[in-house]
Amino acid sequence: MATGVPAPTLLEVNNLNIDYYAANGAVHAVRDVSFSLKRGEILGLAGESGCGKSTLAFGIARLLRPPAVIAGGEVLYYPRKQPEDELRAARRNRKQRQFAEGSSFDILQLTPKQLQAFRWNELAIVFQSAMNALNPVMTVGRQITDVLETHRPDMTAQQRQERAAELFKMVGIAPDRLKSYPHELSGGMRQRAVIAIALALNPELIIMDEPTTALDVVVQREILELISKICKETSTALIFITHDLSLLIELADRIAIMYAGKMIERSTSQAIYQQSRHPYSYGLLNSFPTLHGPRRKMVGIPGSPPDLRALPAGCPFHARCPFAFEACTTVQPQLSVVDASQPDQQVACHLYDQTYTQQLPTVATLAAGYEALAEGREVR
Ligand SMILES: Nc1ncnc2c1ncn2[C@@H]1O[C@H](COP(=O)(O)OP(=O)(O)OP(=O)(O)O)[C@@H](O)[C@H]1O
Repeated sequence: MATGVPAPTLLEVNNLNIDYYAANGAVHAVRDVSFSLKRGEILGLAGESGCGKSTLAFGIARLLRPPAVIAGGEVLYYPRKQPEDELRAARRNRKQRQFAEGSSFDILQLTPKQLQAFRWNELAIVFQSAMNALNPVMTVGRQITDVLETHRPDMTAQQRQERAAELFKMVGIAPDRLKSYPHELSGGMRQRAVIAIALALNPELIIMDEPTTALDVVVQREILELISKICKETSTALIFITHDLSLLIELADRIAIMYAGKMIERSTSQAIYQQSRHPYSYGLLNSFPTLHGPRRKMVGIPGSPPDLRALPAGCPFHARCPFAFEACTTVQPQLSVVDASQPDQQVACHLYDQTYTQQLPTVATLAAGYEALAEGREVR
């Protein structure tokens, strides 16, 4: 148990490594990932398909199944202080939140029983295509009250009904729709209902893995605005996973970008928007049109991510990077602050290492490099 970390920290992932043991070799899906999350903070996790975002989320939630193996690291969780009445109820009901010691514990070390109490109470997850996860033969109201009945047996039936109605109002659905079956709701409403279920026990942390990809863009945006509003109002922290970096810029407080199992840049959304530093982040941002940003020439990232069973030496992005030089093929760059005026922005790229470079690249440099690449010209 670690102590002494300031109270605002909710989660601290340290040097997490996750492999899949496949017949033709171990897939290193998450490699030495570290980050922290504050209470009420929205962290966006972005990266192309297959870069390890879902594996990281599943690892944090202890939902990995074989052949996945946690090869190292820890996931420290700092529980909130509980009010005395909740503590008394928790003692009576062993499934209810019982993590009130005020010091951290490693989620990876929880027993199955402790995990049962941890999930839903502290951490709720909304998966890809979650709206199809609703039980088709049960009303949505019943699905909410069932969760409450299992985890809050102290509540009366009347209190459960009231809480379900309150949750539906929170996600913008009229409470009389609690009587509806999932097929009677639109896709957007089903997604809202799933979010209501995730919020039912007032968790401190919600992980959403591409929750809106099945919806059209207008509904997607409405749901994202709703999620962000609820998280801010209820001080719920959120880890939001998507491959669409431009979506995250509008939603998240901070963004972490993953490539080939590693975090290669992390920063505030604003800094990523104004000046994404890693050539991969820049390429990712420019692979999607934005609704509100400046007009940019869209240039895709060439090539595809490396095989996670046989990773190249040096920077994993070097084979696709318009700016790669010799050190990038041999020395693995580490996340570090590259501009003292922006201590929150950390980048793993040799372009910002003064051992190799005298002049830091700017957004214009990155844009010119990608354009030259697209036009088949020499980059440097
Ligand atoms: N059961 C498995 N066995 C072997 N390899 C796996 C397994 N599940 C995932 N992987 C591999 O682990 C890597 C990371 O996958 P993961 O699903 O975490 O990526 P992702 O960034 O979430 O992608 P997506 O956006 O497509 O969900 C990929 O290379 C994937 O092929």
